[in-house]
Amino acid sequence: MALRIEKLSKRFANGKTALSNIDLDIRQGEMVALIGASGSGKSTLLRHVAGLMAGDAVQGSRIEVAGQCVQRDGRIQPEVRRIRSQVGFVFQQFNLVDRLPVLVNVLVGSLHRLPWWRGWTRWFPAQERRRAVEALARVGIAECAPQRASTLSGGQQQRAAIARTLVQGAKVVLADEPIASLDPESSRKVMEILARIHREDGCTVVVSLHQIDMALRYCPRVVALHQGRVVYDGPARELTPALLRSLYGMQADEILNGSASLHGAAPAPAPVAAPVAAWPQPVAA
Ligand SMILES: Nc1ncnc2c1ncn2[C@@H]1O[C@H](COP(=O)(O)OP(=O)(O)OP(=O)(O)O)[C@@H](O)[C@H]1O
Repeated sequence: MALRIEKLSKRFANGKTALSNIDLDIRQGEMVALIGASGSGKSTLLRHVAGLMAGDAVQGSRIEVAGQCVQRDGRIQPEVRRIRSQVGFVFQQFNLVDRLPVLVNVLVGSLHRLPWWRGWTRWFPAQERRRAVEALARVGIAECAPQRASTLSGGQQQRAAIARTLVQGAKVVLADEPIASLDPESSRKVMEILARIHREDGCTVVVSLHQIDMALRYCPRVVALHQGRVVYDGPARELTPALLRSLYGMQADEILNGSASLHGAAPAPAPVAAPVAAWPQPVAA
């Protein structure tokens, strides 16, 4: 199992319950969309999986990534740093070091295999540099390698962030709203690259998205969160607008309209019961 979550709950110090008793299994090689309206708990869930946040101290609660325990009973495990080095993270805000060349940003993915002084001196072995150049070529921005990260467009920066996970050799990639700040064309490219590394490298990809159409187009499986609970977990093709409305009520508009605006169209009320065939079909894995 690439990802196993059992009995995960999270109540913040301010009393806000962000996650309620989440159970979720994701097999190696799946591509899964995590959807939900703003505040439904998507980022909080991914942060827990990354071991960046400890869940509530619930007896028997547990998160495992690639068979290794990240946290148990609300306690992050000591080996989390090592586990984290095997998981690729892609964030909405790219998380590149602006002033460093794109190539060096991508090479950061190799640091977990190298002695500490390599990062300090930025003196990377030729084999790792080659790997980084290849990764940049795979995401279509090889020519940007020497440029400072700050000179890249948002879409190019996100592709560089994905190249970093390729160099890392991550078998599990967690992407938290990776296209939320991108234009439609860049969004499509980023989703296609994620789908490709899933398909070609057998990576498990979990991607949180606001845009339901992107989820349906690229992810065979959708997990929908609402107020910190899993309200749907199943095939993307069965998630109709009518079902979304029954799950989310008024908040369904946010998810449905997010998709309309993504295509540059004015947000329009979604059909109450569009036939499944009217929805974009997920690409074959
Ligand atoms: N550090 C925190 N302290 C208190 N409440 C928090 C904290 N982080 C998140 N929350 C609350 O937890 C809930 C879930 O937030 P989260 O960011 O996970 O949602 P989301 O689905 O990722 O939303 P968005 O799509 O807007 O990013 C929200 O109500 C949010 O206000």
